[in-house]
Amino acid sequence: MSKPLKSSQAMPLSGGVRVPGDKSISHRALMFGALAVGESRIEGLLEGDDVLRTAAAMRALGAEVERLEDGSWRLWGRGVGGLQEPADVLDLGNSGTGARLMMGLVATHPFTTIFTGDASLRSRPMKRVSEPLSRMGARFFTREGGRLPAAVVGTDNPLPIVYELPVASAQVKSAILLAGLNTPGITTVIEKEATRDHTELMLRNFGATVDVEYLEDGRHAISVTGFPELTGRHVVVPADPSSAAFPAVAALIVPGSEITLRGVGMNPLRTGLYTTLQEMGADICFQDAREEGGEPVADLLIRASRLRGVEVPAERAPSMIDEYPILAVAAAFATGTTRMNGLSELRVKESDRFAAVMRGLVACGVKVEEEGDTMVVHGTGAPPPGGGTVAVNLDHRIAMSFLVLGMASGQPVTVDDAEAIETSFPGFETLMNGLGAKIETV
Ligand SMILES: O=C(O)C1=C[C@@H](OP(=O)(O)O)[C@@H](O)[C@H](O)C1
Ligand SMILES: C=C(OP(=O)(O)O)C(=O)O
Repeated sequence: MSKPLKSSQAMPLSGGVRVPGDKSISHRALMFGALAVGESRIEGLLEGDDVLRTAAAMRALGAEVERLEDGSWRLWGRGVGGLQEPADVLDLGNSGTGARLMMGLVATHPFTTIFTGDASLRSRPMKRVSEPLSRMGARFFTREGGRLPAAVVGTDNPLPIVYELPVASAQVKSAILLAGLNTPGITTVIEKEATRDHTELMLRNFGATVDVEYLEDGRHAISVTGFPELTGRHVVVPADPSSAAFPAVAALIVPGSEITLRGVGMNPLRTGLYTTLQEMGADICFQDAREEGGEPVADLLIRASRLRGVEVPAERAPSMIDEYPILAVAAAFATGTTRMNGLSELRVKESDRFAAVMRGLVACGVKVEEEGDTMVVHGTGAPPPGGGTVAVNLDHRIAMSFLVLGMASGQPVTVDDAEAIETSFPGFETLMNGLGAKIETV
């Protein structure tokens, strides 16, 4: 059953809200809690479908995982190397992060795990993880083109590797580092461009030795030492900056808006969107900057702003990779041209986001151009006509981005199936309508 939603012109947005917990950090907290000795507690876990599937998978791999009455989560881990063979297929739903990180986890456990997911996840490339994990000794049996479903036959004799990432991907980096936990010696990943470092930060917090060496040519080498004793921890999950991006851009484009987003994660490897919006002239104040659970957070005060087009450098892509769809929406309201460079990875997300954004913007009367891996959006400074119906193709960020566009465009915007929003932002419609949006079932 699909769930079409329509978004019409909003009232000026006002109020203060906290968006759900960070998806990247939530997955990792569950995985590391499952590998730690003793009890871990997680506060603020994202209870979206992607993360709930990781919780179920950790249970299937032998950890105790339960949600307590106060909304926090309790885990009782198995210790590094202590996972057990799951009795059934692990279905990771829509989640690339869940699938790829878990492939790393099981690659160095001597048993077989079978992975699958929804139609979106089954179409995504997995060779980027199976290739390095095979070098460590695991065997992979995948569908044509290295796609899921896949069986991973873990090795009982893992080899540490030194691996240079061919694509900037925190998921690939993390899969290798997690495989390295149950591997003798030192496993090293070399990155050309820094990607989100939640794995490194949280692994250290659980007791692992993770070293980062900055090489002379700008690359850096991240090493994990095998067989650490991880011990249970208390993890506090910040609000997800990638989810906060939707109400943030909505407040910028709906005239007269002023909202506060509380406790938003401000890890510098995640904040490229906010830097870009400020360059476009956005009025965003970062208030009460503090640390929560080992990650920087702040409250964001955001007021409606006149935006101007900018050039977004390719080097910034890793720090805002999931935010291009909503940035493209902001660009459609700006005066002048916005050029977003280095977007090749957008083509292998939950859907081909490059194509989906271009199609959606055209359907809403926005002038766009494709120049290789550069997306060009021409804003006129006036609200775009809107009126389009956008195909979501199981991609939550496409659904949310175009619902935000409809909040300030001439005519309402419809998305054909908003169900996917549950993967990362449960309660999106209610939260946005609470701020002043008019998002309704068609
Ligand atoms: O490590 C992570 O938690 C993530 C890494 C990114 O993917 P890639 O590693 O494929 O760039 C991002 O798009 C995804 O939403 C979450
Ligand atoms: C790309 C995303 O997630 P994943 O790769 O985990 O499916 C996302 O949330 O935008």
